[in-house]
Amino acid sequence: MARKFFVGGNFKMNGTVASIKEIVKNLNDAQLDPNAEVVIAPPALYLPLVRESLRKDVEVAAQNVYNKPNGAFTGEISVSQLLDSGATWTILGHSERRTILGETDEVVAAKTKFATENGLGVIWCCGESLDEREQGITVDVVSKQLAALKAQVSDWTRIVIAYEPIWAIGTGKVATNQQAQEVHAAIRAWLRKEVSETVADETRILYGGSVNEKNCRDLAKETDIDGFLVGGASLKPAFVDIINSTQ
Ligand SMILES: O=C(COP(=O)(O)O)NO
Repeated sequence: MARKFFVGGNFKMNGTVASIKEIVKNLNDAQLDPNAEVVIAPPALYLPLVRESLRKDVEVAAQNVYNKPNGAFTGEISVSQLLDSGATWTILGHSERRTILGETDEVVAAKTKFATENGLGVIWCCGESLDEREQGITVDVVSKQLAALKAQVSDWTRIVIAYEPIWAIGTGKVATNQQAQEVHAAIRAWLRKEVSETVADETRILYGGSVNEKNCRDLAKETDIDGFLVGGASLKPAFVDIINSTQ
């Protein structure tokens, strides 16, 4: 079955009111591929600003969420508050949150369960370190992350997977087509074996890690690359070229 091409823009901890308004204007003025599903993730405090001014065919996402309905969790943001702000997606398990903030596979899985069961789509991130790749254990690492997710979620229909090799994030060292396709195919095979044929066939698997307007078209040709989760390049006008990379 055809999986709808999906492009996410992860702004990370970047932007100001002025710069984000400029990004929104650039997207509003652009010709975007109508067959692409586009979601941008500004820092959460800008979600209402972005939602009210952004074209309606582009969705907005958070970069994290807490897995409790509400309450005494200082500094955290709930699913209902994100929905109230116009978000329909959230990124979860980004390697920066796993490595810097110590989010475990189990915490990421619990957040994914809570978010998808309460109305948010989830862009669930996985990927290996350079050391793990050099040890040849990339698929083992990603499979372990997937197993922790499977242990807690039963509905995969609101999950998009983003494979983001840590050694490619922010480094300019994009994975080769072969490197990316190999892992994407392994993820799809894992889903087929461990979850179901349908989930394997229907789940979008995005590539993230130094994607830009020069390398996106070639990567997008790979069978199991269904889109991108873009960091730095999502802050630039050329993000439109990445959105349109299958045209
Ligand atoms: O972390 C990333 C990728 O970042 P870059 O595109 O800047 O490598 N996406 O979530």
